[in-house]
Amino acid sequence: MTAKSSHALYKLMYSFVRVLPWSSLFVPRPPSVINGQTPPALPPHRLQLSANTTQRANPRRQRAMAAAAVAEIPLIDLAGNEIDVSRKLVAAAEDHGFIYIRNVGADITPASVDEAFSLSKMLFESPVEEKQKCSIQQNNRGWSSMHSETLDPKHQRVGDFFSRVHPVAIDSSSSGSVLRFLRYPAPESVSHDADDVRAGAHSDYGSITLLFRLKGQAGLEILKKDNSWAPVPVCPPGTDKDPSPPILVNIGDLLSYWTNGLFRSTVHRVVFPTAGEKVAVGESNSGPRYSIAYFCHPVGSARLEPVPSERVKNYIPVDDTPDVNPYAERKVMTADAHLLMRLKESYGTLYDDKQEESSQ
Ligand SMILES: O=C(O)CCC(=O)C(=O)O
Ligand SMILES: [Fe+2]
Repeated sequence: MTAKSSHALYKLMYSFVRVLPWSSLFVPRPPSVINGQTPPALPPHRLQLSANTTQRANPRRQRAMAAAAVAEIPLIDLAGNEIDVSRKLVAAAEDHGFIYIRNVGADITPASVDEAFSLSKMLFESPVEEKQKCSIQQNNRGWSSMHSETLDPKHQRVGDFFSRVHPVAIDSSSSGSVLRFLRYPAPESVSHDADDVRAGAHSDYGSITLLFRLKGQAGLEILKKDNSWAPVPVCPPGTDKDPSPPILVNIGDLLSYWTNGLFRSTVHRVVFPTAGEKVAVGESNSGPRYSIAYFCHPVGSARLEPVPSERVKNYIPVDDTPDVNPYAERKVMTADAHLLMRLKESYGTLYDDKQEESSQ
């Protein structure tokens, strides 16, 4: 990540902080900074995947609903008045858990995004023996082939239909932050069932995720509050003339913990094309699909408990979102413990040794 693009990332985080003053949770800082007060017990984390998970995540049941209108995710321009922008960001995090950040090329240039996609294609196209030399390790860095990750292990028949690279050269030594290059092979080139999805229904494990996609490439869907799936266009209205598609930011599990569920860690997935299924205008589901995600994590020892904020304290969920986080026990966890728990769910045996090591 260049200095300019990391500046843009911090600017985005700072905008959140204007409304909920807990900047220390976003950036890797020692836990003492965030634990100045006696921590309240961790109230149940309200993750959207938990309600009637079978109905929500089972692709067979969801196909009929997938032709719904596109997701109405707010588009925010960070260049606006700071207080105003912050309010909009918080409202979007609360209502949708997903936010489009307009990218007019000032901080993260179109050339740098293009360069990252070219690098990604070059990596995936290199001989398999080369990629195997840097296979994924327990530090969550390296390359992994298709089907090696299973984002929704309870419902998927086989692992996800993407391969991925987590480059090592990213500023993440003190946290779980990771840059991910993804490649989904062309649907016509892989044998799959009508029920299969390219990436299983899941919420993200970190604090926020920045997603970069390519114009015209459909596939991403989010689970809306009404329990139906909606496609997420790469270029929503109002961005057609921008030099780059907007950056899609989504709230991860940790921000949901820290806000006691005020911010939604929204479930999403990537689908195969289905006959008669609608995609956004100008988008197609055929051919290989590439995306780049930056998963932002705090320092590993950060505690996952609600931040001292009146707004968070006073928050009462209005919908029927259930109280159970399927991934967490009812105790205060650290960011590292949470990440390991989620990685173990997705990768099966890769983390078995770590479990044994830590129990000795
Ligand atoms: O490829 C995409 O559009 C989404 C990827 C994703 O959700 C993830 O890697 O967590
Ligand atoms: Fe994701």
